[in-house]
Amino acid sequence: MDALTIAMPKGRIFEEAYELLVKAGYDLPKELDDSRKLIVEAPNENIRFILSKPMDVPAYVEHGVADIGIAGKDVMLEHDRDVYELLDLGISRCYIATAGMPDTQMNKVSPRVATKYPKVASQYYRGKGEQVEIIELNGSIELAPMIGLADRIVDIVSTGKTLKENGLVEYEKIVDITSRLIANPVSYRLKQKRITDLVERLRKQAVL
Ligand SMILES: Nc1ncnc2c1ncn2[C@@H]1O[C@H](COP(=O)(O)OP(=O)(O)OP(=O)(O)O)[C@@H](O)[C@H]1O
Ligand SMILES: O=P(O)(O)OC[C@H]1O[C@H](OP(=O)(O)OP(=O)(O)O)[C@H](O)[C@@H]1O
Repeated sequence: MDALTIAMPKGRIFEEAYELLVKAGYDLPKELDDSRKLIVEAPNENIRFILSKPMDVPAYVEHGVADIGIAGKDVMLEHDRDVYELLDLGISRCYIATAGMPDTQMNKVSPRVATKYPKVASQYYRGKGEQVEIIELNGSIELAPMIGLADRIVDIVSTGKTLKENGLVEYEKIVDITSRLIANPVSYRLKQKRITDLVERLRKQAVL
């Protein structure tokens, strides 16, 4: 039987995802956690893990090099991918919001919005009928309003600590985010039994 290949996000989501799989009864190798290896086998489960950048998980799954994967809803909203979303795992909970310096208005012509999520941001402002200029950045988004690069940011908020420590305030919440189990449509058909078994086992553990 072919191994089931899972694209597993490194970084923030990893720990909660790993814990969920272990709670669901999967016997996973310890080294998944603490090695620099990018492909790790779980021989007792006939599963292979591809350890990926969180943003890249849907690409691996769409192209079929991973059968399934775990991806943040933020990533799914930002990049249209031809994958099935099978389950809300309820982990890595956070939300996307607008924020900026306190008491600042958006009433100038084409205010600037800095973000790592240009699609989510432009859809949001289009929905409100506001014309904005999107500035795409890759990190430390909170810097932008502090140094006069942008009037607002659209970014992830979790504890709110980063906003607070930098003197920014949240303006509007856009969307709640959790991690999702996603599948390649062809894999889902060919390996349906294994995948639905995994979904059922994870569903019982999902923190909703
Ligand atoms: N406070 C948070 N900040 C950012 N992402 C969070 C937060 N809480 C949960 N997440 C989830 O974790 C994912 C990002 O994980 P992580 O920060 O490890 O990746 P990254 O942004 O690619 O990291 P890097 O800083 O290495 O570029 C997001 O897609 C989101 O779904
Ligand atoms: O509300 P908080 O708990 O403070 O979390 C939110 C912060 O965490 C993320 O940044 P990250 O640490 O991933 O760094 P980045 O700016 O390089 O993306 C996000 O972009 C916010 O800056």
